[in-house]
Amino acid sequence: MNSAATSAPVTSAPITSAPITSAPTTSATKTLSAISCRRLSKVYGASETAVHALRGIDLDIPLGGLSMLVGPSGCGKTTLISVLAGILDKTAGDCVVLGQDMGNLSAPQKTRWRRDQVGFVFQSFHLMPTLTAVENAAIPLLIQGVGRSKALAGAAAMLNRVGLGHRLSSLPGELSGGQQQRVAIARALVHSPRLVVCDEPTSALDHETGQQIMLLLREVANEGDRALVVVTHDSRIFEYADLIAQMDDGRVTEIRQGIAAAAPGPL
Ligand SMILES: Nc1ncnc2c1ncn2[C@@H]1O[C@H](COP(=O)(O)OP(=O)(O)OP(=O)(O)O)[C@@H](O)[C@H]1O
Repeated sequence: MNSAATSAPVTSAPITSAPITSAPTTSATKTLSAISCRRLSKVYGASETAVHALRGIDLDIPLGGLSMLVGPSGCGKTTLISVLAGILDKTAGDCVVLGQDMGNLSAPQKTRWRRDQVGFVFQSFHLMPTLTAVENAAIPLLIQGVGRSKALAGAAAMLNRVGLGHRLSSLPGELSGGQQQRVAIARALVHSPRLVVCDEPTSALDHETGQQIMLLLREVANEGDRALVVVTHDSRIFEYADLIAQMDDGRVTEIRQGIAAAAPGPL
């Protein structure tokens, strides 16, 4: 763990579900909670086969930063981001994400909320192999109903932003792992989501490429007005976090403020 990180006890203050507006980013914006969980639990299955994956999570994640969920295999990291991103339903407790009480959404509402509010980055990129880079990056806009030429233009601008403006027409199989992850990041950002969840974004990459991807995610986090939540085992990338939530056996056991929290402005 980062030696310069500071620890704080896990708090359990009551949460509110006031909507978060998209006001311009200021230092005050950074103090708003993007995510508040209280006594959040998730049980897979029932009776003797039940698996208690989350056992009363208390966690606040601020808007305008990069937060990491870390801990041993099976401690519940992927389950937690899946609940936060509206992929899985909680079993009990409270979970407010971007002002939305996740327990109050029907399945179709949750699908729409996820489509509009969340971007996803996965360990293994999850790109469509027969679509070009720009077509892959345009998918969230197309799903939202944006016209094809406008969606492709938005995707091209985002690929340019992540340093891949010269590979718009490449298929995923023609790109390196780091380039594929940049396409995935462009796809995660193209529809301007307020929450970006990244599940082991550097695990399939060599060290140098992983650092470059984290620099890119750090830049995105520095833009403010959205929350990035990164699940990782990789202690070499802890230095990019503003906040590190240590998990063990379905609980958040410690919150640390990371080094990046002290860094002023973009890297
Ligand atoms: N669909 C499922 N059905 C039953 N149990 C599950 C399911 N998904 C996860 N689990 C269990 O829930 C617990 C938490 O799993 P989870 O994948 O969230 O952990 P993790 O910390 O992300 O692990 P890893 O770092 O290995 O990916 C584990 O005991 C796992 O076996």
